[in-house]
Amino acid sequence: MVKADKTKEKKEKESKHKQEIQSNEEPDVVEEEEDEARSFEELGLDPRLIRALNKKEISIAEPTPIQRVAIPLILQGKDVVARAKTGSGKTLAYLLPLLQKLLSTADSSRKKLSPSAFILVPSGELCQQVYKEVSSLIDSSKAQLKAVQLTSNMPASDLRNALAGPPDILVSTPSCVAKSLSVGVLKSESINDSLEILVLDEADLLLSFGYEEDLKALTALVPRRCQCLLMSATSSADVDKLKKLVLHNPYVLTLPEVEGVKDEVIPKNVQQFWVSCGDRDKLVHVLALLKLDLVQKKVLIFTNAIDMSFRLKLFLEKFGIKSAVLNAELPQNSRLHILEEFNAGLFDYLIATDDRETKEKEKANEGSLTETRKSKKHAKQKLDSEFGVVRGIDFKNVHTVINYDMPLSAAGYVHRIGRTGRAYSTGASVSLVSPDEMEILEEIKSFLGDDENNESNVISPYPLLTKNAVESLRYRAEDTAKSVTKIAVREARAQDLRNEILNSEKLKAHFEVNPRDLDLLKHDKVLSKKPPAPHLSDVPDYLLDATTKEASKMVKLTRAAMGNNNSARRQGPKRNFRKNKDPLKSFSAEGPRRGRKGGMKREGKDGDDTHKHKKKKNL
Ligand SMILES: Nc1ncnc2c1ncn2[C@@H]1O[C@H](COP(=O)(O)OP(=O)(O)OP(=O)(O)O)[C@@H](O)[C@H]1O
Repeated sequence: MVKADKTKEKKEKESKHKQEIQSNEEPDVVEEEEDEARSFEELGLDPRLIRALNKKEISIAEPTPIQRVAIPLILQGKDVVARAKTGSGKTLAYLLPLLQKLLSTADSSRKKLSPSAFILVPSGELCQQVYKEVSSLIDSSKAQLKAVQLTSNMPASDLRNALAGPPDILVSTPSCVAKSLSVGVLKSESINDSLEILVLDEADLLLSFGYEEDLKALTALVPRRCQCLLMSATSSADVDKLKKLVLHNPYVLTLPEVEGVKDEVIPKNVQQFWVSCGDRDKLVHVLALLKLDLVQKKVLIFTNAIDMSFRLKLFLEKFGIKSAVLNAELPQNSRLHILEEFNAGLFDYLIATDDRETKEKEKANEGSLTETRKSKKHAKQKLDSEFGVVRGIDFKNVHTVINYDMPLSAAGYVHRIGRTGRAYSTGASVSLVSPDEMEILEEIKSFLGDDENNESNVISPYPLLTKNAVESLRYRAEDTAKSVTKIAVREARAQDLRNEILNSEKLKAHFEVNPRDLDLLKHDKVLSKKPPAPHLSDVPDYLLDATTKEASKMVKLTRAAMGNNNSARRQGPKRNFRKNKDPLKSFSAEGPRRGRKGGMKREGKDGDDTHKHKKKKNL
């Protein structure tokens, strides 16, 4: 068995080797070096940048596959389209060579009137994330470069101040660049004169976020000599459209993994599961997963509507489970702070509303009733159109993603699941699927190429959640669910918004001075008016059957072995975690299985979530 696995692994390795570079449109053949263990030095990266990578909180020692391929091409000045899985390190794949190129021209005496590099991303959250990454690289490498971020909520005076100088690198959204052009703080002629590198990150999302017109206006100003890079996690008609719009005869890099098998889009180190349950039963199912410790923390739960996320939060609170909510209604400072706290491990459960697709669908159906239109207009005004928590955000140490509601498309699923299993860490997803959502589950399965030969694309029934476990909590859950009324949900939502608006200004002022002071405002405060009944906090022993006890014991053991104690400043995983301790790989509610469909036979390569210094083939 072990030998067979090794042979398979070797074959995969060889075939990946051959396929790693696919230059579909570029006539030149790109030869990959034989030694695929090429280091950053061997890729030609500037020692200052390598030192900056070493200085990171989690030191980065070796390039990921997409970085190995993309960095040399970008350094050579090629236009590149890079498609690689979520969490595969695409950001550094373009940032490192971009910085290196700017470092080499930084001393040039030519006075520029506009930034040399534009990095455009679809959401405010991503803008902040990329800006932080680029700023930390600049600081650690002591490079004489300046980066700024522009967001749509900045007044024209702040935009002007930020662009004074000008900075070398601008990180922003397309609509904010359009705004800067329209208020005259960016000038068409200076862009045309100064722009050397244009990056469109999360390119598969830029058009769906409604930026097409803004991008068209900008690309008309991009000079022919400008190097253009396009990064995406999935391929789509939108990516093709953008490719045609901005790139000139680019190198197209994709990282398929196994010859003859449909491209993998979900990282191999993420195990995907589903649970069949009626809509009304979803609360009790999620309660069983969390309360009985049947999934590993931290947990990111997706809903499709803001009200649903508050209903879930209030419901869980009654059982002593504290969570925070994240949605487009909240002020941007609060959203960024919630993400920071969650990433730092200040709370374990985050309920994020991913309603972009629902909104898009609604928009497509718009026009039927004036009344409906009015109310939708009202709703849209309140929500931040640049909110995109699902897309591209680098969540740290999320071990489980739960789809409380199923996404409306396969691409939406890929992006949600991609919030776990980042870089070399392991993760799992559990989708709660109602009969109405079976169709989308099938669509997702066929998109992923769910078949016996392609382990990483299989979505299996979740083995750790048994019927008994659910039934043991049903009475309490149904009784409690009744107390979470529509009015309670509405009040909690309004209260949360009020709190966060008040917090938002405080946050802004405070974090400018104390960027690391995360404890100041916790976002997982209890919103229920009545305090939770004490007897609901504990699940009495007699309610649990032996199988569930065993399963939850194993999940806890695994967490302890992985060093995932979710303390505010996690020191990283313990190194001796063994693969066979992962209950998803070794546990069966129905006894040992032979086939792999039950989800027990999938063997991710990662025994732990250590991701430094360790060379892994698949991301
Ligand atoms: N060479 C590396 N070694 C170890 N970790 C890395 C390496 N490169 C990047 N990472 C880490 O991997 C994580 C994911 O990287 P990144 O956010 O760039 O992924 P991505 O491919 O852009 O994902 P998505 O498509 O979801 O946006 C980050 O925490 C990053 O610091």
